[in-house]
Amino acid sequence: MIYIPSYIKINLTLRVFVPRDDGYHEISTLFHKLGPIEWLGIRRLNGSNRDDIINSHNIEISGTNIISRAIEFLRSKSVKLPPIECNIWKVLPVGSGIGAGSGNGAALLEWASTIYDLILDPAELAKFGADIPFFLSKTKTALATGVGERLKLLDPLTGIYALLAIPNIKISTAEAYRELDESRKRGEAEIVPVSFAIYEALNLYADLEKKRRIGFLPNDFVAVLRKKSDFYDGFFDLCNSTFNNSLAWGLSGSGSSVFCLFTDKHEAIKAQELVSSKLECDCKTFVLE
Ligand SMILES: C[C@](O)(CO)[C@H](O)COP(=O)(O)OP(=O)(O)OC[C@H]1O[C@@H](n2ccc(N)nc2=O)[C@H](O)[C@@H]1O
Ligand SMILES: Nc1ncnc2c1ncn2[C@@H]1O[C@H](COP(=O)(O)OP(=O)(O)OP(=O)(O)O)[C@@H](O)[C@H]1O
Repeated sequence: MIYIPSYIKINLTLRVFVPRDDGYHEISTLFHKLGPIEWLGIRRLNGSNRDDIINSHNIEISGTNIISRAIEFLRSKSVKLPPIECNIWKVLPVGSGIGAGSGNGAALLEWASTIYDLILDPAELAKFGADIPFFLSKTKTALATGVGERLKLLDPLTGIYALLAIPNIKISTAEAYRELDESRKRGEAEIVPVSFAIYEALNLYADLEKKRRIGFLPNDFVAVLRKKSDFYDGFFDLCNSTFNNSLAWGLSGSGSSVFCLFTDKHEAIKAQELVSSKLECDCKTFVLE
């Protein structure tokens, strides 16, 4: 069995625009890759008539595993993939705004495109998952528009350690987008212009590159999540008042994950300890680069 690394993403900034005719929203976001955390074990099986074996352990995945969808996608593109056994030990909770599932799918696609010398079309990949083109890109940091598939690759932000906290709070991506639209209809939240969102993201990227302290990073879903749980105010207050050596903090995707960025790994580990002891919430925490 060979093991392939699987990454996650955080949204350092995230602005959401009006819904399109197909119901999807265009976004502007500063993506940043972290990890790997999970690893895909892959083995090619002998015999062409065998079924694929996809085993996901530790955390239950409802519906079709994205790894199976990635395999089907490749076969639909006439890639001659033999039957495959794929094992994964899931560590990251499903649907936490960090694209862990997409990362698993992207890991399989990256392995196949390397072994079978494939050139995968980003537009096709985007239909498969909006953040898949970013996961397959060679960079760690990118500005994305469209639904996240149009990328401007940026020099990777290096020397930054992220404390990632994943509280046990469930909100589906669809529900978060719906609630954001409803709050906007009630006049509770504004939509920033696209040009502002891009300017804002690139300015914040420049600050992070220079390791300037920023504080709270913009994400349009914050107001939606704050209504769901006190955890968010608790976490952001801790970042603001206690983690004096942190650079910036915010919410990833449509939640539930939050992060705080540090230049010193040990500061991040100390902060991890404080989050676990001070916030009354069932929460998984990681320090990742
Ligand atoms: C919030 C982000 O994580 C930011 O990176 C992404 O926009 C989420 O994108 P995603 O994981 O590809 O979202 P999906 O799980 O495919 O979408 C679930 C549902 O969320 C809504 N959705 C999703 C993405 C998007 N740009 N606009 C939407 O309105 C749609 O109702 C969709 O049916
Ligand atoms: N291998 C997998 N790992 C995690 N989720 C998977 C996997 N395969 C399929 N899924 C499904 O994908 C969905 C969640 O995917 P993912 O964890 O990438 O969401 P997310 O972190 O909220 O991502 P985003 O920030 O893009 O919304 C769930 O509906 C889950 O059942």
